[in-house]
Amino acid sequence: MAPRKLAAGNWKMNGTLAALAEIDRLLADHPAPGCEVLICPPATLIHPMAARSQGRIAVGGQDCHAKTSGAHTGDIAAAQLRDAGSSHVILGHSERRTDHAETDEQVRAKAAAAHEAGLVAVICVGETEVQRDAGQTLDVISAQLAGSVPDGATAANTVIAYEPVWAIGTGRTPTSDQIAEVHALMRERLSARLGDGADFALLYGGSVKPGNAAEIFAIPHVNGALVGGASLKAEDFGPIIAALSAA
Ligand SMILES: O=C[C@H](O)COP(=O)(O)O
Repeated sequence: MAPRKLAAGNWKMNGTLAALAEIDRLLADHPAPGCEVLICPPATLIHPMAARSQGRIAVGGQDCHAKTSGAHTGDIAAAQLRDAGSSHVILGHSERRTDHAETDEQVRAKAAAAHEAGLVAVICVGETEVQRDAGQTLDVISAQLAGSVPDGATAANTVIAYEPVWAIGTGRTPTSDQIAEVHALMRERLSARLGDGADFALLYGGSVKPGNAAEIFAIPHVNGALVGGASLKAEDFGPIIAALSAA
């Protein structure tokens, strides 16, 4: 099985009901994309987006709790995301690792909870600029993968997104060689640890735009993208979907 191709959008803390018009535009402009398309909106939009897209675009959460229920004000359980219409959940995004001090161990527990609820976990890893400048990138990625990916991960229930922290929302991207180096390492580590590691979809994320998408999708072991800002508008996300479809 070859890794599936996935164009994933992370709307972060952006969008109200009016933004669902972008879903209508995407569906109209790309009625039969040659890749999977996923959008992870704020939790308030999961159910209406799932209803609006009628299964033609997958919908996901941006975080879940490791527990199934209980006294955790403000949190969402994986089964609740699923109940609202999610098929995926982003976990361990660097903004959550920073804003909420999430550790690899917590991300691993959340991913196991997501799997238990039948969700695909999109697990994020990535080095800071200080770590890259210190030559620690491969060690950081290796440690995050080892710590954040649960033993029950398979190519069917897990996607890995490499997102250099310094490339997120900055307009800066690594060179193709830098992305290739990290993606080759991730493929090797997943294959060494998990039976179907060669089949995992590996996404790149960090300032992916219509203008650089084709070049990024040509890099070995890049099976798609996790897109932030450029996923908010159909006129930007559409060309990225088209570039991945053609890759
Ligand atoms: O999850 C998405 C990433 O943080 C990338 O965001 P960006 O495309 O706005 O740089």
